[in-house]
Amino acid sequence: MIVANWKMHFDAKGAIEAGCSIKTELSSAKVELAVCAPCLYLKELFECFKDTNIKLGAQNLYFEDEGAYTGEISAMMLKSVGCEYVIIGHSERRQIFGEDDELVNKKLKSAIKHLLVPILCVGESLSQRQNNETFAVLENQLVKDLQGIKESVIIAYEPIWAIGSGKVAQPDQIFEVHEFIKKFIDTKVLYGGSANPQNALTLSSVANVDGFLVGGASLDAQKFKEIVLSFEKAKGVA
Ligand SMILES: O=C[C@H](O)COP(=O)(O)O
Repeated sequence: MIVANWKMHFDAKGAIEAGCSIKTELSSAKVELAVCAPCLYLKELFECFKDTNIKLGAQNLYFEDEGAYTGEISAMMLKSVGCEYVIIGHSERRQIFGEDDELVNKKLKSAIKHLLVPILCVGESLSQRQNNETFAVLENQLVKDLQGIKESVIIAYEPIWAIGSGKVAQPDQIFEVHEFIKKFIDTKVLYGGSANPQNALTLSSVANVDGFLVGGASLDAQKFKEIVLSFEKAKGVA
């Protein structure tokens, strides 16, 4: 599975153009694809992706269904515009917006209640890796974030130091972390962090990489397509 995370990019015209380009380039892809777009553009993108294999996702939600929560968007709302996936606990939300594991857990439960498939992001900072704390950090996140949750949640391993930095994690680093996560929960584990057309084949060749969560390179349909094609080639689904 390959997921685009557009983050806070594109105006309305740009988003629809990017969605249309992805549809043109990738409507015959064999792997599962999802585009997690800014909420404003979801409804129009749903129309664009309808009758294709490209699914729609959001980048965040609030855990209550509705109420006096100015500026927030709920799982119920996302579902009503055709979302099937939602990213939860991205490190940018944890670091910039102060989301803690308790909030992430509530968000995951709300997504599941409304039949959205959550993509839970976990990962360590550079200093945590340098202090050999990677596995302790991941275990702490997984235990707290997934408390009381048995339903299927997709996990994205996103080392914070690799996000948007051009510093991609090494295959052996990814392999051992994905192995650790899969011992904790039997589910798909995606890798995220500077995945691009140049490194996609190498990263895809890591046996327990089940896909990617792609930020920057997903803004360009050609680059996104190259990542998808490399993944299909490495996994023998081309
Ligand atoms: O959600 C995506 C990740 O944060 C990776 O972003 P990036 O591909 O721009 O490094």
